[in-house]
Amino acid sequence: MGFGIEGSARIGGRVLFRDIALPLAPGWTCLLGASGAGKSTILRLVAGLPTGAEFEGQVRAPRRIAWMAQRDLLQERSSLLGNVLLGRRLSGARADAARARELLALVGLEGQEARRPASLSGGQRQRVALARALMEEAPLALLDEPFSALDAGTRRRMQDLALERLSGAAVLMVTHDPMEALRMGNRVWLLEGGTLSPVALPPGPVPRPLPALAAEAERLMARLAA
Ligand SMILES: Nc1ncnc2c1ncn2[C@@H]1O[C@H](COP(=O)(O)OP(=O)(O)OP(=O)(O)O)[C@@H](O)[C@H]1O
Repeated sequence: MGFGIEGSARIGGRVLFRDIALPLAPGWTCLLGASGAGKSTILRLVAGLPTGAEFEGQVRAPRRIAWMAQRDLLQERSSLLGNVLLGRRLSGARADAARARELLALVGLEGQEARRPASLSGGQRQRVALARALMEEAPLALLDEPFSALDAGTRRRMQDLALERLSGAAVLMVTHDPMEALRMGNRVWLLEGGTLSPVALPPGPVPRPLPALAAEAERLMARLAA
């Protein structure tokens, strides 16, 4: 049985979503929706984290989850290396410092393991958070806007790194960017007016070439702006 979430949620007395069914099979599932639609709430429900919502339904998730929130949640008192190793340490797993260093290098922070998060830019912090999520090697990864603070070139490199390193896992990524969802998603869903609908995708493997995506991205952009 795959992972996923099914059900309905109310927040502050209003319906946030009703009778959604979001399966999370291996590969990338991307969740699009306007600001406030309920995307982060869905992610937190799958992660088993508190939300302000009353949820009726069921969640199927493994015990070990890689989690990357909208806020980077870095420990200010730890080094970058310590931050990347944190999840493994908390779960009692062996701290594989060599792999953490490799991941920090892959996100462009080679040789900077001893720095503290406070001395980093927003984009650098986001890349440390990404390295930490990739370190988990969990069967399910939940990523909330994981590339939002990155410039276009870095964003592309980090997308491709995440595609490579999370291959085999089930990934749920929340994004505001239709192009990103269409490029990376094996499945793409749109949360709109409390319902979840699948987005038709061009054929072919991910990452998809951008020219094939422009028309669908335009259509989605119009729906998100409505
Ligand atoms: N703890 C809470 N208590 C009350 N209302 C909340 C709480 N958390 C979120 N909300 C409300 O629920 C709605 C959905 O929030 P959520 O963060 O899931 O949206 P989102 O689609 O992720 O938005 P964004 O794209 O802006 O991050 C919003 O209207 C928000 O104000």
